[in-house]
Amino acid sequence: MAIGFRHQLQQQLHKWAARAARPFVSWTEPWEHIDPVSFFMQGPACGFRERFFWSNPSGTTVLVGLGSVCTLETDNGDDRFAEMEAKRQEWSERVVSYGEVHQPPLLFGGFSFDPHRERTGLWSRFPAAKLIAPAVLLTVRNGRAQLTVTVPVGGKGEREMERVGRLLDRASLRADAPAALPTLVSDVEEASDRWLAAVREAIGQIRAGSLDKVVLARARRLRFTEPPDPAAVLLRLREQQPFAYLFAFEQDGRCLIGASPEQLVEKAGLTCGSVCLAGSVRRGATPNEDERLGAWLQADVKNREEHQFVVRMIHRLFSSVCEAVEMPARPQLLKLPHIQHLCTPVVGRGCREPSVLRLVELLHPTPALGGSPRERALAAIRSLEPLDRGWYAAPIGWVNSEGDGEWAVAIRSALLVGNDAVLFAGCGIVADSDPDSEYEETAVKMRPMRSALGVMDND
Ligand SMILES: C=C(O[C@H]1C=CC=C(C(=O)O)[C@@H]1O)C(=O)O
Repeated sequence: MAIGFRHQLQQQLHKWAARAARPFVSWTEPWEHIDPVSFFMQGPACGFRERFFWSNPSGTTVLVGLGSVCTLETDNGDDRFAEMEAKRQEWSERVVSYGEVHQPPLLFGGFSFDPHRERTGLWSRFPAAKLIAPAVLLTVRNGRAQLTVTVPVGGKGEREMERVGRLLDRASLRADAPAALPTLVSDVEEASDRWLAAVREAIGQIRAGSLDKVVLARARRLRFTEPPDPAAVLLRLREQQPFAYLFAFEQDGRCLIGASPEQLVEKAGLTCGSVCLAGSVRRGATPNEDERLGAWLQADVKNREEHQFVVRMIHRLFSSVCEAVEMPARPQLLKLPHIQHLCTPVVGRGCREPSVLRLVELLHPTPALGGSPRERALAAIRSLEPLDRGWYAAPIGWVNSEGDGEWAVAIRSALLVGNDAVLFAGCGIVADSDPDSEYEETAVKMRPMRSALGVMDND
């Protein structure tokens, strides 16, 4: 199959080189089923420096992108969404698609949480916005796999094909197992006292009336004997965190990886959706305790208030761009392995926005990640939070040439850099928050990543 595919693609390349109508050609064929994580693993050995992994909570859409034939990026903090949308449209006009299966060209990537916050070395290579057109894309929808190869027309395309050829040969072998997870050497948090002081300060500001809610995050650095292999981490996340978006975005050995329960937005034609997630409590040790904690969460005034800020904002925004908006009257419970959340799914019909990137712009950051009112919460985060969030808590996902796509928020995540994994977690602070309980809540939110990295906590 790989040989036939390669041959057809090469012929197509020559045809297009002769016509030179568009600078990129993309070819999609049905593909034999391969474990997406195994496919992801082949990237570095074939010389691809960029890797992207995406799986939606139901596992009905899995995307694995390797390499980059075109990278769109900006550090223009003020207009980054509009600029990326313009670049996306331009890109769509530059590529022509062929093959047995219709696959609109797709870009994957992310945005930083706050482009106006100074970037530290930790997040170098993660600009205010970045979208990548992968050289090879494995798509598995409802269990059916297809492969898309995109190459530049002309001599560069021939060279790119060499790399793609190596991948196609290797991908059919599927022999490798991911490296075992390395041993933990140290587990350090530099600013936990400062974080608690920031929470106290935020509560004071909220009680004084200068804002209603702010989400404050903290980070913890785990050091290992060797670099953790993102594929090994993905395999564990897939096993341990069903019902989450699994994501990994890697470039030049730095990988943002996680299992996020929170959809920011999706758009398919005229329908769009988002999930409001805010308000949390741990899982119970027994079914009875778990049910009691869930019932408490649904009735708790502080958590309901924290949740309603998100619901009101998303409902208002969807109402401004859709013909009709649907959502349940009361928040539901989303039960994850370590934590349960108040959850309200929102659906918009007759969406007037042509691109999901515009919806990302309108929604980011929701009060589940920033606070309320938005600008004051962002100012409070800038002045109080002792860390550079980078892409943590920010939009991560994909968009295609038709403007459709799906985006999650990059929470329950870690940045893998060399032998280190930097873990992030935040929580919504409102007037009645208690700093120690909020600290404990962020510890619970870090557990999925700790466990995926093989770090066993006793509690
Ligand atoms: C900011 C995070 O979680 C958000 C999402 C769900 C519930 C949240 C909460 O209850 O505070 C947070 O708003 C995080 O996990 O880092």
